[in-house]
Amino acid sequence: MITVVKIGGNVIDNASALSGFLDVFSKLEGPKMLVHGGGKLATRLSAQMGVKTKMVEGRRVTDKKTLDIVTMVYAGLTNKNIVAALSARGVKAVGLSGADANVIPATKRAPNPIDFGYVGDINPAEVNTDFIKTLLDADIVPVFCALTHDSHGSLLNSNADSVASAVAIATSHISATRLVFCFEKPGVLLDVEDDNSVIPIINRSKYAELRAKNLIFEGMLPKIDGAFKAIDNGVKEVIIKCADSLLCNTGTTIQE
Ligand SMILES: Nc1ncnc2c1ncn2[C@@H]1O[C@H](COP(=O)(O)OP(=O)(O)O)[C@@H](O)[C@H]1O
Ligand SMILES: CC(=O)N[C@@H](CCC(=O)OP(=O)(O)O)C(=O)O
Repeated sequence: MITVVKIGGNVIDNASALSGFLDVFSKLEGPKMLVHGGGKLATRLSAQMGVKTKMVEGRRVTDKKTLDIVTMVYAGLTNKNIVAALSARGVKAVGLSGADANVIPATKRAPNPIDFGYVGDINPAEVNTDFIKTLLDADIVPVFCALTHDSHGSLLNSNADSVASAVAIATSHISATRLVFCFEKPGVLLDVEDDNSVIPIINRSKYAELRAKNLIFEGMLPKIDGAFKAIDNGVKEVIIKCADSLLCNTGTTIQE
């Protein structure tokens, strides 16, 4: 079973939480991949550089300046620090953007109804699964940042949850795959302020009910959208859980 793990910006931004997560991730058995975000740091650096951040339903509106900033933050600082930390833990990790080996091509979003700028949507059928298989067969752990490319020379910014979902769908065609979204909370919560309110299972009708009541919003939206897409397209298991309990049987399971 291949495991695709996604780790988000709130954990990456907390040195001890990230270190604890990487300790556990390095112990995870079997072929595995890591997809990381880093949105929080990108927002902070943008502010320091005088560039305004605009998020719509958990996705960053990405103009040219913002694209340059996220490229530096995601493909540079964040990706390389994670790869170095995994190497220190004895994991043979290789850091990749979607442009490397043409591993994740994407299509720039149409400017209507919202112009997201340099934001790319991924077709999982276009993911370079052969290349990923070559790495996994060599016991190498690919570490993906959330940058894709348009095949015409421009990088694109994709939501890291969408990257994780697309990669998991792609590898599910070569081997059974499970997808684990790790973040700072213990799962999808009925009350976002109450860590004891984890919803154990979410199916489509439950999701519709929770959205209608505004109990799921912002960054949780691309996560759950990516989770359903994965489940609908061949991924065996999708779980949303806390980064510090990667190996435990906890969190929210997404079901058809
Ligand atoms: N029902 C919910 N349960 C848990 N978190 C939720 C929920 N609805 C919205 N959220 C928000 O989604 C955030 C996670 O999304 P995001 O910040 O994008 O995470 P990451 O960067 O880890 O992908 C949480 O910090 C929380 O503020
Ligand atoms: C298009 C888009 O929204 N891209 C995301 C990519 C990073 C990300 O998803 O980071 P987290 O997982 O930490 O939220 C962004 O720039 O915020």
